[in-house]
Amino acid sequence: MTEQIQRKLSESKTARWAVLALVAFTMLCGYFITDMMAPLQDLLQTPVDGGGLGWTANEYGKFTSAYGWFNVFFLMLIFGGMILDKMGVRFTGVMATSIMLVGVFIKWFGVSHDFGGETVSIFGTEWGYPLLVASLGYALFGVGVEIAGITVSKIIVKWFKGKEMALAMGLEMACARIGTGLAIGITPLLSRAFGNSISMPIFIGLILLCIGLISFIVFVVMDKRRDVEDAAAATGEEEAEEPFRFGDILDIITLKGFWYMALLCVLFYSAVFPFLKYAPNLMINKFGIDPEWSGVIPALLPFGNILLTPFFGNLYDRKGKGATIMIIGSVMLIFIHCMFSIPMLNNWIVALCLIILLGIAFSLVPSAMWPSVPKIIPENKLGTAYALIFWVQNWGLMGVPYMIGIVLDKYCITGMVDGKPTYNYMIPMMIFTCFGILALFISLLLKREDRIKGYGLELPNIQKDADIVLAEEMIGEGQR
Ligand SMILES: N[C@@H](Cc1c[nH]cn1)C(=O)NCC(=O)O
Repeated sequence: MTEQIQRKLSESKTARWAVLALVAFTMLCGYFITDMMAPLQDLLQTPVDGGGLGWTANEYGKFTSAYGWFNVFFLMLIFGGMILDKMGVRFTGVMATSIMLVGVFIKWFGVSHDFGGETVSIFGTEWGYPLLVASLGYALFGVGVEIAGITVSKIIVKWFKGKEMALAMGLEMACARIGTGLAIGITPLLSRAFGNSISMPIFIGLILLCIGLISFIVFVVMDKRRDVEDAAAATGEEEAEEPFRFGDILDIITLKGFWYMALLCVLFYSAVFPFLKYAPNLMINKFGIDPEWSGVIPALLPFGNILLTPFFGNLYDRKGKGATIMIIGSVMLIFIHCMFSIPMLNNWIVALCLIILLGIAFSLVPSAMWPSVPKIIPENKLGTAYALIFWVQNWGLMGVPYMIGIVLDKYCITGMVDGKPTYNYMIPMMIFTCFGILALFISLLLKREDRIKGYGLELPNIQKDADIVLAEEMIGEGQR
């Protein structure tokens, strides 16, 4: 009887949904901080005597690209994935959240401290100290939030495999999107409430993240208890999970399916997250929206995701069609960015409709992409596989905002108002359209590869017994 009750933690629906709520809240806090500077771009570009930091679009782009510096160049994400597969989700999650905290603190210090206008030259370019310190903090934060992201994916696989896995991943993403939506929607209001402050919203993010850490620690306690229970209930007949070996990286990177997934990820996300970083400024410059309210329409995108990502995740769980879903999402992306690039479509209603459509596309692709990875990669290599995919993605998250900042300053300035430049966003939006076209191409290749190898991307995740036999036969065929 006691054993029966004890085994319930791994079987219990309540326990696994509670786990999801705890870790998803930590991610919400992480995503809030990731995107909170986007609606402050206008203020960051305001001259110092006007209460801003006097950055150019290029400098804002540099700061935004810092997110990927350490992940890309120091391979921190890949080390994070290895640590995850070696040390487990509890250690890695606490470590990642603590790194986020230190990073946000440094970023807050950078923008709130008076460095007396001093600059430093790095690789031939001048950096003001606030920009440099804030960027270093953001770079460290980027390491933490990315490692936390892969950790949470692995936690969901551990607690939801064979159950409502895509729905759970969709819900986790929905929570993360609440963080993004709040960041974009309310940061300008917070800033205004504290007298156009840049540092106060960051400080509030820091406090929020402390609560996120506590939430993760509660998960740690539950997860530990589950492992103790599972160990006590083990009959010894269960198949032990193979430990991760260094050579497993080679197994992962020699899979064509893995590369299609990683490329689709970098291309698709390069057209969304970096777009969001500039979306409030696009609203001001193209659609004539007041800076204080510039985050409202872009914030609808993540809020739309909140309902739609779990909906499409649930659909994928039950009906399959993962590869097709990713193709549809890519087609939508091309249409939306193409429409944004047309200068005469400058009514705010157009912006509203396009953002709603982008919300649908940005729900379709992630809801199918992330639960598809375990169909290609075995569970003991999942942490490393997610890390490698995120590493590839981080090249885009780092490079694209940087490139857009340069393009804006070089080719898109149309005039000056209150000491700040005004921009025509046509070229940046055409660049985002190109990412959509490339994403479509890769998603078609992925579907073809799935047909050849039988990964089962088009099959439902929740399988009836007959489906399981069929899927195993297909996977067997594919591996031969
Ligand atoms: N690697 C993350 C990137 C990210 C951006 N903001 C916070 N994290 C990722 O792609 N996560 C999956 C997602 O759909 O958000």
